[in-house]
Parts: sequence; structure tokens; C-alpha cells
Amino acid sequence: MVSAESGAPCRVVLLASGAGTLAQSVLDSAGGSDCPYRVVGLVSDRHCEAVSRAEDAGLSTIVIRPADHPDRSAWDSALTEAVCGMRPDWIVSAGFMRILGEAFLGEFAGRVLNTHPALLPSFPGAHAVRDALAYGVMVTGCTVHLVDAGVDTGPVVAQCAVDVLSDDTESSLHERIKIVERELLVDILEAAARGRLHIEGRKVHLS
Ligand SMILES: Nc1nc2c(c(=O)[nH]1)N[C@@H](CN(C=O)c1ccc(C(=O)N[C@@H](CCC(=O)O)C(=O)O)cc1)CN2
Ligand SMILES: NCC(=O)N[C@@H]1O[C@H](COP(=O)([O-])[O-])[C@@H](O)[C@H]1O
Repeated sequence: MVSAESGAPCRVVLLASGAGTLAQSVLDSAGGSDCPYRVVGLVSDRHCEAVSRAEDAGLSTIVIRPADHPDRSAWDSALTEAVCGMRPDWIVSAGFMRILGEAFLGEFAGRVLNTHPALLPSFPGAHAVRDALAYGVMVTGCTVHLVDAGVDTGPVVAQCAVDVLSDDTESSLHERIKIVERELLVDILEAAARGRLHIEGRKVHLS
């Protein structure tokens, strides 16, 4: 595993599909003088605000739309090729709304972090905040995990709890989760880039 301890900052590629506020937090923190990583590109499945944010930051961006490929496998292979071309050490899925397939994980398994707006294994999938509200939980939160072939089943790296307020809507709760999510994601990415994530099966230890 490459780490900035070897000298050069780690190369990070962002995956995002939406507003890109989490991606922006990673971009903003990468500007720090002692930051152990630098963002080298952003790849998306759709033209979205996250792509615009990366373009505004002068980054390389690529959009790989499922509709432009005959099937999911072809899309996954095209995504893999695009990300490979950016020569990442780490990949960060920050609001990326597609399931990464066999080709991608065959190339990058162990080096893909995802941030999820719930305390996994509760409420996996594309609608975690809505599902947590509907269930009536009083505490939810966010999880940063390594990505595996399952949906939000990869080893948990870090979590942070967020109280659900009685008058919360999906939007108000999600915005409060994102506040802590942004900080957690940057902290974990910095640790990963410094080679401080130690994976033993499903257990992840930070040194
Ligand atoms: N192999 C994996 N890929 C991805 C994971 C993962 O855990 N394993 N996490 C996602 C991010 N994510 C939750 O954090 C997530 C995103 C999207 C979906 C989903 O069901 N997507 C649908 C399409 C949704 C849409 O069209 O907007 C789908 O892919 O069919 C589930 C979980 C990143 N990738
Ligand atoms: N299941 C995946 C998922 O729901 N991801 C979530 O999308 C949001 C992206 O916010 P942003 O577009 O403002 O960065 C984040 O809350 C992230 O956890």
C-alpha cells in the first residue's frame, strides 16, 4: 500500500454523483501544506455539480454514463479504465450512486473508501436517511467503510453518531449528517494516505 510516508503525497481520485459538497471538503483539505494526499481527478456517472466543482478546481474530470454502454459490465470496465488512467493510490466514493463491479474491485479492492449517511449495517443502500427517518430511529449517523462487492457491506473504518430531531425532515437530517461526514471523511483519508489504516479481515485498526 502506497503512503505519503514514502515521500510523495498519495494520489486520490474522487467518485461522486451529486452536489459534491463532500468532494469539495476533500478538495479543500488537499490544499494544506502538510496534507498527505492530493486529488488528481474526479469521475462521475452523470454530469452533476460535483463535476463542476472539480473542473473549477482545475482537476481532470471524466463522466462515464451507464446509458452510453451496452450493459453494467461494460460500464464498470469503462469506469475502471478511466480511473486507472489517473493512477490513483486511493479512491474515495463521496456520494457516488452506482455499485462498483468486478472489474473495478479487481483493480482497486482495498483502496476504495466510501462514506455512507447511516450507521452501517443499518440502512444500507441509496436512501439511507429516508429509511432511518421512516424507521423512527432516534440516533443515526455516518460510516466510512472500505468498499467490497456487496452493497455497503465492506469493513467499517469509522463512524459518527447524529441525533434525529423530532421535527427533522430527510433534508434537515441529511444536512446535519453531512456536517460530521465531511470531517470524518477527511480525517480517515488523511490517515489512509499516511499508511495508518491496518486491515485485518473485517477489522480496521488506525495507528
Ligand atoms: N461495490 C460497491 N459499490 C459501491 C458501494 C458499495 O458498498 N459497494 N457503495 C456505494 C455508495 N452507496 C452507499 O453508500 C450506494 C449508492 C447507490 C446504491 C444503489 O442502489 N444504486 C442503484 C442506482 C441508484 C441511482 O440510479 O441513482 C444501482 O446502482 O443500481 C447503493 C449504495 C458506491 N458504490
Ligand atoms: N448511499 C450513498 C449515499 O447516500 N451517499 C451520500 O451522498 C451524500 C453526498 O453528498 P454531497 O453530494 O453533498 O457530497 C453524502 O451524505 C453521502 O454519504
